Amino acid sequence: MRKKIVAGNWKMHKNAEQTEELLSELIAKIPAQTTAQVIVAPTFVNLQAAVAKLKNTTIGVSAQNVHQAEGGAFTGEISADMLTSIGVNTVILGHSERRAIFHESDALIASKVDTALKHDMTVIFCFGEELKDRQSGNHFNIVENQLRDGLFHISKESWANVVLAYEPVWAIGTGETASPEQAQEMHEFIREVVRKAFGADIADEVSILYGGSVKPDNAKEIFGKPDVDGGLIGGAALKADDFLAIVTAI
Ligand SMILES: O=C[C@H](O)COP(=O)(O)O
Repeated sequence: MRKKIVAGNWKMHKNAEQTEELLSELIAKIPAQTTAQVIVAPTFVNLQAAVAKLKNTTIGVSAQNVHQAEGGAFTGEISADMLTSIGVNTVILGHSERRAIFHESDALIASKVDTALKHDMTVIFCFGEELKDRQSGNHFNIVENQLRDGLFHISKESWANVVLAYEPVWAIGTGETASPEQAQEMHEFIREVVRKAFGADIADEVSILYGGSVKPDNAKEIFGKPDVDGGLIGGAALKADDFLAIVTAI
């Protein structure tokens, strides 16, 4: 049975005090049992506090990035060993903001995937087409290539530590979401691409999250589609009530 997952990517939001406040509210209000595995990804400097605060809760913690090298002269970067040493065992890789703003190529993302998996981290692998790709009808090709070039070099065994997050770039932070039908169409395609490359067992087991302007009022419809296993939430993850409404929409 593949997992249902709702992850909140806090991006570059929330200082230490605000992180503490949002986590306290989430802990206080999260239902005792949720269908979805719930994950939050605060910024690097607040990860250690988040791990401590969320100890003995059902909420997991993810990093938003990792460097591909084991260590060395890489000013400003964070290694996988540093993350796991403070209890962070999940990392978001390939986010469209990393690809577009920080020029992360598929090859670079592939090497970050390798490093994270080598450290037994779970990778939330993000990918998705831009508006121009969808308008030109090239979105399926783009998505397949991002998967092949960034991820498909991994072993079959590694898939146990991979979560896919389809995020059409045109829907991120824009208020414009893919329709539930568009999300389902793409998720079904993604599962088929995985099936062809790695077999039905892996394709049926891998969780495929949707990301891009998921809100409390559209989550249920999107999550209701058979190949959508949850969401990667940006803006709506910054308010406890909104995030938890999305968590309980599964
Ligand atoms: O990582 C999350 C996505 O970029 C979605 O962000 P958004 O929910 O603000 O559109």
